[in-house]
Amino acid sequence: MDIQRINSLIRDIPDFPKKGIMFKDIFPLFQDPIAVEMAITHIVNHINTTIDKKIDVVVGLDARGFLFGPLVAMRLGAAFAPVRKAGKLPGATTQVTYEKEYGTDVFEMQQDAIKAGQNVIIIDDLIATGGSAAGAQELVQKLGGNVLEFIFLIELEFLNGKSVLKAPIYSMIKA
Ligand SMILES: O=P(O)(O)OC[C@H]1O[C@H](OP(=O)(O)OP(=O)(O)O)[C@H](O)[C@@H]1O
Ligand SMILES: Nc1ncnc2[nH]cnc12
Repeated sequence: MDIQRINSLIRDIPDFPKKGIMFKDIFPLFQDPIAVEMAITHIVNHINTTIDKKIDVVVGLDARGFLFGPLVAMRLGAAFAPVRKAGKLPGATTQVTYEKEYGTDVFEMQQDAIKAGQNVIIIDDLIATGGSAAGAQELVQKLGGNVLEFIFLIELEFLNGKSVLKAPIYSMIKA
């Protein structure tokens, strides 16, 4: 039921941002605060029942991962740290270049966002090619973090069978 309600609030926009891309728009979900609460509870329950280690840091990916990451982190009693597109973060940063469904980009984290040995989960709205998630994993590992899991609200169907990540993936909705 919850998943159906969440799913019904994700809108398909054809040919955005380029012809041939079926864009999954999550913003209608945020018009329904109860559905947002359901989505966060679903994710937190999944984490609490499948991961037996203390999660130190929830890492959210720029920009839509910022909608879910802090809410999940607060419920877990964990820190939140952003992975941002290049040039947005002050102070000492570390970078990686990655490929995504519609182009190449550069991700950055502040070097003090994660301490060596900390347990991290990575969260985003959606996984398509897995390029963003793989870039974020590389970045967290460069900072000495230990990636326990990836959390996505949506997994695009064409990814099935393509192993781009060496860690478990949790996704609520197969698009
Ligand atoms: O699995 P991938 O092929 O890497 O694609 C998934 C990524 O693409 C989208 O973000 P986008 O880079 O469009 O940025 P935005 O959140 O700022 O719109 C989405 O929020 C993921 O981060
Ligand atoms: N099809 C898609 N819809 C929404 N965000 C995306 N990011 C990458 N591919 C996407």
